[in-house]
Amino acid sequence: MEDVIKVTQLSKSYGSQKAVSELELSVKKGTVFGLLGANGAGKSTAIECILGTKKADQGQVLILGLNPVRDRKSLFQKIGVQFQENCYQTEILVSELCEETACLYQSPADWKSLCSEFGLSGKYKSPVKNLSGGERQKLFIVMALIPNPQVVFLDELTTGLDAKARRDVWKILSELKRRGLTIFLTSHFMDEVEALCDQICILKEGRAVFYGTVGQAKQFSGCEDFEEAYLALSGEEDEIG
Ligand SMILES: Nc1ncnc2c1ncn2[C@@H]1O[C@H](COP(=O)(O)OP(=O)(O)OP(=O)(O)O)[C@@H](O)[C@H]1O
Repeated sequence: MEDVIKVTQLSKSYGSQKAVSELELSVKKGTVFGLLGANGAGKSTAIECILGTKKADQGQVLILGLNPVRDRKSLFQKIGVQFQENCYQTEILVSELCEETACLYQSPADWKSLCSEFGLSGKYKSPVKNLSGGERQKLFIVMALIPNPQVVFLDELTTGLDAKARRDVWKILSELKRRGLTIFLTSHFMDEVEALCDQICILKEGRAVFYGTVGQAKQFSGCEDFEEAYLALSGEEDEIG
């Protein structure tokens, strides 16, 4: 199976603070990869360096065989990105934002079907700023899928969504994965990670402390429950205790 994402020896510091250290990972086509870790562990920095929106100090990244910095233009057409915050004009309507986004891509997905899948069809004429936190989060996932991407990056996938909306998002992503979409996500919800991820990497202070499957994480930690395994491996348990 081909590597859709390949990261080698990726490092990034902010002054003397090492945010990501010598990160190595690879993601196969049609799989879901979860980058996990406590607040401040380095997940967003890693994603931004992988996407080339932040300059890494060292390391190599290939997405679909392309270099995200050098091949930015061609890669832009093939990937989708959901950030924790998006920039948009203050008064823009949901329909306008979706249309403007779709215009940027050569073969965009039908944004109206995406909105309807995500339960947003009644909101086309609402200003984005009037959406609830959860609705806005769903809209950002829709925007990441509008490019009709081969690979999608979802940072804090379902933060702010209610229980039903989270399940709905999982179902949609599982279906997209079945159709061959490769998904790279970060999440603080271990039930979500267990339901979706084929491979995970747990970061602690910028370093990978575990890399493998959810099953292997349980085995390695000696915990039957994945959240317990995650807490033990990520070191979050130490901080609480
Ligand atoms: N622009 C910046 N300048 C200085 N330090 C930064 C900057 N961005 C992040 N950091 C620091 O780098 C470390 C990693 O931050 P990062 O945002 O990558 O973590 P994260 O795992 O995504 O956290 P969260 O789960 O809270 O979103 C943290 O210690 C953070 O304070």
